Amino acid sequence: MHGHIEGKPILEVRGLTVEYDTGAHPVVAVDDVDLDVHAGEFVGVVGESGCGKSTLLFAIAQLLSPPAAITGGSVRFQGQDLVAMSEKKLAALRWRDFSVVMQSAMNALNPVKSIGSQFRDAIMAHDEPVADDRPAEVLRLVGIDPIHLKSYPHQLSGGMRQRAMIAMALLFTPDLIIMDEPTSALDVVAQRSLMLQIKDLQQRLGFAVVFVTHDMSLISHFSDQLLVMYAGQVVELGATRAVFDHPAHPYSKGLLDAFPSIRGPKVPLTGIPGSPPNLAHPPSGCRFNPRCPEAFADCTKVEPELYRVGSVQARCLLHAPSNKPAPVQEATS
Ligand SMILES: Nc1ncnc2c1ncn2[C@@H]1O[C@H](COP(=O)(O)OP(=O)(O)OP(=O)(O)O)[C@@H](O)[C@H]1O
Repeated sequence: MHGHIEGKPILEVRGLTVEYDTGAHPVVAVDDVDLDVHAGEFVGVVGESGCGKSTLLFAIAQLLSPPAAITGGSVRFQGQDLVAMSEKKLAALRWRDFSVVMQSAMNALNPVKSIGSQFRDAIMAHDEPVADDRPAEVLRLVGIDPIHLKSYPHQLSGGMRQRAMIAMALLFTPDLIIMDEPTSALDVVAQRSLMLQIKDLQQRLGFAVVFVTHDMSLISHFSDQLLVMYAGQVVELGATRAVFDHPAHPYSKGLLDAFPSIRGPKVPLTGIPGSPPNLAHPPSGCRFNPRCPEAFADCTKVEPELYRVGSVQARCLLHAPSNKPAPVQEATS
């Protein structure tokens, strides 16, 4: 479906681990995450509240602040490890090569500066030459009249502020945009329209996106690859279509059952009983075992790895090679 998922990834996350130092027990909010993102690819990151989605994005963008810290792994972006990079070098890459759009533009935009002057600040912070009309051009790209370069954030609606943040993220036409629920503060209609616009821009300009959302139906239409997180770990990773058609992990099944299908027949929503574990004391064995409808004895003892299941990977003992049913013996009569 997407011919561009080829060649070397532009982003290679390996063994990425983030801890919140809480004094007593460190909270491992991101645990040994691996992820490849190719040029032009749209990756959705889903999972219940508190599973570590935002922490993962902040860790990729090197925007964590204490008590959170990366305690292991690497984030190679266009061949360079961002984890080992100096803040000065990172500042040169941010906005120009990758940019970040967070949940609320109101928190990211400066309330006492006009949109235009914030765009100019971002441009001046880099050596890269930018055409004088670029701020107007990126505003037009996101459907805002350039007259609003003179506006202050409070003079724009919530949807326009999010669009203005996306425009700012596009100033240098980066190769990657990291987005943490950029539509979540908006009403449903504005969410859909902003999402369509993000997808359209991504296809026209060719940047890759790592996108966190709670909205499974939104992501089903827009992402190429889906990363399902549970309790800080990747529990399923694969092509979005494959995960939606045949979820391999019982948690992914539960997440999908908890959301109404847009196109499919109406079925009762079952959801996932129970709540996610405390990350300071995750359950032994599989972290999902206390809530899993398919758990068996080993699940409380054995920590599952990510196993290949067809075209996807799933962290579930049901798919461990040792648990695969033995081939049916030929009956000897
Ligand atoms: N300052 C902190 N100190 C200790 N633990 C923290 C801190 N901030 C976050 N955490 C823990 O890290 C885990 C991951 O949080 P994170 O915000 O990344 O999850 P999330 O999946 O993005 O949640 P949401 O969908 O609600 O935004 C949570 O379980 C949370 O308890």
